[in-house]
Amino acid sequence: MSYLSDLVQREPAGRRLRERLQQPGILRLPGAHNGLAALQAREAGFQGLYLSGAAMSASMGLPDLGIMTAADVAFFVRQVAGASGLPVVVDADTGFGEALNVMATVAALETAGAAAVHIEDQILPKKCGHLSDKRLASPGDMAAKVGAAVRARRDILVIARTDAAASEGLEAAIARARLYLEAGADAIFPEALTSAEMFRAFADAFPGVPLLANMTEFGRTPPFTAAEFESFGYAMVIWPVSSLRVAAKAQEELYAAIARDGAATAMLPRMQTRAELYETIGYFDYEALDGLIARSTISKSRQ
Ligand SMILES: C[C@](O)(C(=O)O)[C@H](CC(=O)O)C(=O)O
Ligand SMILES: [Mg+2]
Repeated sequence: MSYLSDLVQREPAGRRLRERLQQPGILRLPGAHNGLAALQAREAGFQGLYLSGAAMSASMGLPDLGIMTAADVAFFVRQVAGASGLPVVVDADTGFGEALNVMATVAALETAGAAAVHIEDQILPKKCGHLSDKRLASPGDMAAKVGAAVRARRDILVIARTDAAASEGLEAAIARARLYLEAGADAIFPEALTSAEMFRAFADAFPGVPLLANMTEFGRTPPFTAAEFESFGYAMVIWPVSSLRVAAKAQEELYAAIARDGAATAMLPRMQTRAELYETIGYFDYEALDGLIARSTISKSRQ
């Protein structure tokens, strides 16, 4: 399956994600911070992907404070969803504004190919959910944004993220999530829960509601496996920034090597070869497709 054939997806991404969520088993969504990473994740067998605000902004050389725009995010969605053809859950931060901005964001990201977006109840400048001193929108203001998101969507799922557990406690986070579900959210993302007990207690409050767990590294959530999150009652799990972190570390080592040696030779064993890269991006499939189109156009023009 190449990028070009994936562009002609029969069924909208949101519908494909809904169908997958009906099936048993937790949906594992590794972060893919660009089209190439998306192709590699698909090759490894994943059925869906996550597009992280932290990884997109870091790729742009920016901190994750809500500085990027919906148009920036749409650029990433087009490559990740377009290249992989997989349903992509997309981090839309705070929706980049209030009700009307949220509507425009949801419409733009759905058009770009997203299967789901999540919107969080922080105010700007927003922070990584695993940091301290996050400032929250009022539950009513956030519910209004969720309602706006739902009005603007065609098939895309609207996931409401609550960052309230850290500052207001688990019960308040549960109360907020109930309100967001009443406003039309399809799924809930309880952010920065810190123990198995918390994950279970949150899930017990929402039987039948798809819940998303965030397994970010170096955060407040201790390391759990996908199977553990499934046993806690979660339908989706993300590893949001892992691909970016690994790539960033490798890049750091590459630049140090070139600066030190005046050559990249020491890093050759760590590199994907030209052949491997072309295989990943389907280089020769594109060339073959181009040749096929040229031949069929010529033969038609001779008829
Ligand atoms: C999930 C998240 O929103 C993201 O942008 O990937 C971040 C991840 C992180 O910073 O580790 C988050 O706020 O948890
Ligand atoms: Mg984020």
